[in-house]
Amino acid sequence: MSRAFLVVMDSVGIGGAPDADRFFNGTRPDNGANTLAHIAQACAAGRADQGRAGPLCLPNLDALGLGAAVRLASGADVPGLGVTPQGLWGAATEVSPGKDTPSGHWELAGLPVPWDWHYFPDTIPAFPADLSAAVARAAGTEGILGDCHASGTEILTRLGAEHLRTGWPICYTSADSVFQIAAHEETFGLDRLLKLCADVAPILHAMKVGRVIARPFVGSPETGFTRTAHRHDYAITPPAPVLTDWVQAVGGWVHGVGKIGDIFSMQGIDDVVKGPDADLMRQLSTLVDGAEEGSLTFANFVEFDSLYGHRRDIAGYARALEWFDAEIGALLPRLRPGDLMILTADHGNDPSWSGTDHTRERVPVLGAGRGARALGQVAFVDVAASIADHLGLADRGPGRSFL
Ligand SMILES: O=P(O)(O)O[C@H]1O[C@H](CO)[C@@H](O)[C@H]1O
Ligand SMILES: [Mn+2]
Ligand SMILES: [Mn+2]
Repeated sequence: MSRAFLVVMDSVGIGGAPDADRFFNGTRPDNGANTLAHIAQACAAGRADQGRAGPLCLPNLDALGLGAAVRLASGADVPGLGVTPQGLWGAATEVSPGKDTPSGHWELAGLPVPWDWHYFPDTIPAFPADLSAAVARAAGTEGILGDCHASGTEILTRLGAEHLRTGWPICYTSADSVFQIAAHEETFGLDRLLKLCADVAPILHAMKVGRVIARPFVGSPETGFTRTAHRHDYAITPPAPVLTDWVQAVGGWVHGVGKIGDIFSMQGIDDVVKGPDADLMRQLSTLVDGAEEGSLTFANFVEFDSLYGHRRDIAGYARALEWFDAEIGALLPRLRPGDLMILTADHGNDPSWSGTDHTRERVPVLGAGRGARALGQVAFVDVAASIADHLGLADRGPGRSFL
């Protein structure tokens, strides 16, 4: 028997996407964006020394082949990385027409997104009047605030006080296909915010907007406003069976760690643990020790993206990578014979780039437990096919196993 662990390092791109010129941050196309290489270069140049110092130090990921994967994907220089790989290593290219989290995860799970997502224009207002009216009606308010593209932390600074005064929900979007609603946990109420998002989600999903995201926050104009951990995503359900379903179909257990439940609307997932990345790492560790034979553990570590990539915080991103590398280094020796762990990513979010949105990039594919070999350039769907192959499943989707 065998077990599989699919670990997504959210937004840890490695550059080189062949269609990057069709994706944008503001008016700047994404070609040239390279999350990992630009972080490594900033570290080597002494431009990322807050809370850490020196060249980027990722010995465990690099031993699997991370530095080699960056060079393969983009030809970029990655100072501090690039030892001879001892794992499976390659670079994966996405074909879905979005550089967002659901697109990346669905495609890694064997399902390229078969439609064009709806994106809201970067105008004010950003939303059609009838949609804004429907949201206000569902909220029981006279109107909505925001109605624009925004960074979720910046918009709280700008509109938090007005939200407290009016009680109107703050609605905003980004370069992703998302409708985000921020509201104060205590004055507006967390349950009321979650119900509002659940109530309007069918309207947005019918428009092919990928997700409605509840963004609760606390604080005051005096103390400032802070988002809480009670974020909840209401995503469109995948339109066809994916890796999680294939595993369940033969009686295998599927453990979700982090946002995986939200991303797949719990499709094919038996249980999920959410929380900060440090808690998720403890859960992943528990599952490495105890997950059942034949099971899939599917994990997403989001803080690279949410705390550092979108905030364009290079040193913070480097710290998060170094923490993650050390933690994974402690897990890898505990894998059992018959285990496969794949570490990969869903898109880029280059903290040195313009804007605050994701960047279209290739992603690393690193494998532990099945020897050392160069995989070359692969497709996102090959990740699902390979895990299915490893677990001995008949369903493998459109990808090809690289095992
Ligand atoms: O700026 P915040 O609210 O973190 O928003 C980010 O989070 C959204 C969902 O991951 C992305 O679309 C991006 O806009
Ligand atoms: Mn993501
Ligand atoms: Mn993101």
